[in-house]
Amino acid sequence: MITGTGLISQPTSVVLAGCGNMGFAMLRGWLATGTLKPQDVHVVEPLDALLLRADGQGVNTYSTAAALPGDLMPDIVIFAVKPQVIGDVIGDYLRFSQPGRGTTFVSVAAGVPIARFERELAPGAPVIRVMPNTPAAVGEGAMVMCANAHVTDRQRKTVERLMAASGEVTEIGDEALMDAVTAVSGSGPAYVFHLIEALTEAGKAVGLPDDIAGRLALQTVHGAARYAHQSGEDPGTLREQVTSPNGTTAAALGVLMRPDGLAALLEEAVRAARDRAIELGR
Ligand SMILES: NC(=O)c1ccc[n+]([C@@H]2O[C@H](COP(=O)([O-])OP(=O)(O)OC[C@H]3O[C@@H](n4cnc5c(N)ncnc54)[C@H](OP(=O)(O)O)[C@@H]3O)[C@@H](O)[C@H]2O)c1
Ligand code: PRO
Repeated sequence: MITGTGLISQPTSVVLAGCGNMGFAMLRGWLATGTLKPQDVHVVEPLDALLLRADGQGVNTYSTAAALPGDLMPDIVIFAVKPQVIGDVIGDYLRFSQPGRGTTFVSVAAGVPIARFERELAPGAPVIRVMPNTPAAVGEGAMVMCANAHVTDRQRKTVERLMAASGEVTEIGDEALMDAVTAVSGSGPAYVFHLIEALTEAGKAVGLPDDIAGRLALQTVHGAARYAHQSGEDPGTLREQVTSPNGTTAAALGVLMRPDGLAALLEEAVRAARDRAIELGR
């Protein structure tokens, strides 16, 4: 696992195909840390509003791949489009996969296997599948990457450093785990945002004003996550430290930790996400 700003020493040129929620989150992370220079980033995005948003970051923008400069030799092409359209998009970047180009292909699409890219790009194309998450926008992402056999050490390091600029990177060799990763850390921020929403609503239900309930819920999740990260203690120990015998927390955990409580619900949710990733890859 590597973390940090992961500054790339050589100028690295990147084509980002798709600049929606995930593409833009990564872009913000790379530019904010100075990992990439705006002039080295080429964003392809068909939606005008999103293209304008990317343009506001000072990067080069194009509404179609056909508009990319003919002499462009990107080090990395990143696919950040929906899995459902990936089949229509890969072919637009085929020219960068011709032998000798040295371009690494990165996909963040949930469920889509490396083999799909290997089938549609030129033989021997280096492909890295990455599962990022949106906290990448503030340098707090959790990224997992898995490379095919054609990726050189240098290419792997460059992509690893690019991803590390947006958070913590773990590399795995077993691609079959990527769907489980997607279900835990790719989708995971949504579970935590929902926890903040639910805790806010619960606070309101017991009489707190809306703004105070929202602030307390957000800061509690932020503070607890940061404390868990920095203290080095396991979450179970930290939970016990909050739980006075026969006190208020014990009363709440009696509800949350019953057999059909939060753990069972989360397992069901993660299984549903993992299964959907598998479906998307078919
Ligand atoms: N959002 C997350 O938290 C997250 C986390 C991890 C991984 N991912 C993965 O990241 C990918 C993008 O997800 P997202 O949430 O960012 O989706 P999104 O917000 O819909 O962004 C994708 C963008 O790509 C555009 N697009 C469509 N065809 C294109 C083309 N030919 N060239 C360039 N851009 C094109 C889409 O435009 P249209 O809307 O007009 O099609 C859209 O604006 C997905 O594969 C997803 O599985 C997302
Ligand atoms: N967002 C994408 C989805 O919901 C992939 C992980 C997070 O499919």
